[in-house]
Amino acid sequence: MKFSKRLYQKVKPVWEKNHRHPFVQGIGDGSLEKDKFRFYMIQDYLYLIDYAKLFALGAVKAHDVATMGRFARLLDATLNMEMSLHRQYAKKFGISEQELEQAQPAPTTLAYTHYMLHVAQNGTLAELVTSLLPCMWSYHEIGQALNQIPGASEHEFYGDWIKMYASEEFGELAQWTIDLLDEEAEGKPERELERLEEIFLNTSRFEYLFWEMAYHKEMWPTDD
Ligand SMILES: Cc1ncc(CO)c(N)n1
Repeated sequence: MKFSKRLYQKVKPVWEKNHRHPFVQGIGDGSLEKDKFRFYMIQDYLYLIDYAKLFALGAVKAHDVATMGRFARLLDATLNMEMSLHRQYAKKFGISEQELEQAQPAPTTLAYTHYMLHVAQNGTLAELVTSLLPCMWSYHEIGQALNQIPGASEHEFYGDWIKMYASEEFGELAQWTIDLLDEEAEGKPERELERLEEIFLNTSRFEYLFWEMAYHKEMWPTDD
């Protein structure tokens, strides 16, 4: 069995909970309150700034030029394709790019990105890829699932979000990352594979916390 399949089975219950989250369901049926999405979009923009850095670190840790090139493409796609979606939504909300970048990260955003950056900086290439994979993979799954709902991808507000994550282009980037992990995991001792499982589980759980954070617009408990 491919290692990615083993990971998938391990986190299935967490991913199912993510897919059923009211924030995700609300994007799918168009009922999500716009102020929740506004909060999410700003936090997700901050998240993606750090997430993009993981691809830069991936290029540093890559063992060959072809892999470096793929990480460079992922970095470019995140900054210029995915984040342009966020900039478009920001425009609709009347938020400038400068305001977006200067926003304060919520505790969950900070915890999630710093966990991944810690793994990426201190761990192996396999650990780095494992930490960033639930993000891409689960969003593509969510995008595809919501795309099946009649009319959802044509929704005047949430349609663009669904189309981005359901897109073939996004799916290809996710698949390349899955394939890289399968290659990297090959021949690794069971002890190391278990460590990868733990990382995959942790970032899958962080995905749930991120939906929760956005749904409840959670910031620090005090304003000072
Ligand atoms: C929190 C989060 N997870 C995954 C993705 C997909 O890139 C994203 N944009 N944000």
